[in-house]
Amino acid sequence: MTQLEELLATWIPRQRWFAGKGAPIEAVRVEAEHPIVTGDPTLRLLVVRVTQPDLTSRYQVLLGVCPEGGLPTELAHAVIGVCALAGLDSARTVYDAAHDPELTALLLDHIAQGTDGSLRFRAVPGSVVRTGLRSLVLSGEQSNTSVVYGERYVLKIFRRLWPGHNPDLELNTALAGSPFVSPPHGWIETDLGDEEGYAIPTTLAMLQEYLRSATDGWVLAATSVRDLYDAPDMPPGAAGGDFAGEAERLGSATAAVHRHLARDLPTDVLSSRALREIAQAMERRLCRAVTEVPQLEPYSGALRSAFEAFAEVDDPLPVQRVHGDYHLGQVVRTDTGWVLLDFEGEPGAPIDERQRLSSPLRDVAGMLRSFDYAARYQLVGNAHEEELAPVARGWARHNREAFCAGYANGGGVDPEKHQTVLRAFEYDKAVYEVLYEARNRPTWLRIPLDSIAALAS
Ligand SMILES: Nc1ncnc2c1ncn2[C@@H]1O[C@H](COP(=O)(O)OP(=O)(O)O)[C@@H](O)[C@H]1O
Ligand SMILES: O=P(O)(O)O[C@H]1O[C@H](CO)[C@@H](O[C@H]2O[C@H](CO)[C@@H](O)[C@H](O)[C@H]2O)[C@H](O)[C@H]1O
Repeated sequence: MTQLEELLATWIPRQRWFAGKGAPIEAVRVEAEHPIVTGDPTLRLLVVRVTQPDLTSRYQVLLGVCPEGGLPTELAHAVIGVCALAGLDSARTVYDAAHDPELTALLLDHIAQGTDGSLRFRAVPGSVVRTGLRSLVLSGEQSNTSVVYGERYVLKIFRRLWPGHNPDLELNTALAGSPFVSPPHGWIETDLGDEEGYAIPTTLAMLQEYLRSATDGWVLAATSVRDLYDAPDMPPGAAGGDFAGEAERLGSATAAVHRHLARDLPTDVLSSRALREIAQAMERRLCRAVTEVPQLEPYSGALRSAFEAFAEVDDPLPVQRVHGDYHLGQVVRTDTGWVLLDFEGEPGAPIDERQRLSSPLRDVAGMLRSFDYAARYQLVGNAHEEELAPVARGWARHNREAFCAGYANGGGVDPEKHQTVLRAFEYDKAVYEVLYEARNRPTWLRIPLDSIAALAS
């Protein structure tokens, strides 16, 4: 490995967006290096291949390079290290350029101009992208890195790269004009080799309108839960900060987006054979999760029965493009209503898998899991856990009903009438969450484990 690759091998595993946590790194290779700006500092876009025992993945790193000691102190937190670089006679400080407003401003310039080369910068036709805006990296638990420009745009830099057009750009473009999404304004792409070596146009980043008046759905729901915990004897609907009205409107917004996607993009109806295959995939995911998180084992029988029941469902299952990783952190409440964000799907899955048609009930299940999370997470480490646990269940049930009613009234199927399908999707998502928490937030592992225990009892 070069000196830079050695540095990346220590820096990448410490990043929130690194998907291979828990396994050692065997090798790091800079697979492609695209110069964006030359001079001091220099901006390069790297595609970095990380090899681990059971996983090879590619990541995007925006690399700032400046003379050793030449980095302003406000960028100290973004430093990757000091190393020799080919073609340069002295050692350089390299850093995560997403944090450098001077360099990220140039990305916006390129998108506005529509630059061509090994990287392609594009503005959405008809969109006039404003430049000269100061940028700031959003802090938060994210799978990617989002840079906000002057509270006007947000540039989402996709960290884990899979060859193909990212569904976030694809679906936001299909939904453009809907009041329930934030309009896309541009993107950056390159060609990335697939397994057979074919060059596939691949989205590297997406520029979208920044919704400055927005409040995160997770924050709103968590506040409502906190209010109820302060008045544990009250029914959820009577306590201050009741979330049910919002949950119902969110259900309707979700149904409207699903209808829009079903109208403008391909749909299908699944055969019973396809249902069996989906159930088998759920079982495989369960097996993998049990191997990594043995605490899941006592519930594997109940989970398996739910997947088997799904495989036996007689009714045809309509499928279409869906959100794919739907939860309260993916929706924001603006002055005018709910807006859905992050149509990327599960960032750990290849693009063709994420583009596969699925039941919209999978998204419904994702959001219902999120209500359960919102209700439970403040129990972790809470001295009054025993007393508050039934309150949490009450909150989740109350808002679940409201969301499902909103979904049905908004033109979606009535989720309550498709219990077998819904339950299997909820279990499958909970199994995914068990792995996600074990790898990323071990102190939260008990949230999905406790809800699996409750669902399975
Ligand atoms: N267009 C936007 N307007 C306002 N806030 C946004 C916007 N896009 C993202 N955010 C904020 O950033 C967070 C993370 O964005 P998201 O697209 O979910 O990224 P990731 O895929 O990295 O999780 C969201 O939960 C939201 O709070
Ligand atoms: O980064 P993404 O938003 O694409 O999604 C990943 O991270 C989420 C956590 O931030 C994770 O969601 C899980 O935790 C949420 C609370 O933080 C909860 O509302 C969700 O229901 C729960 O699944 C998501 O699963 C993961 O893909």
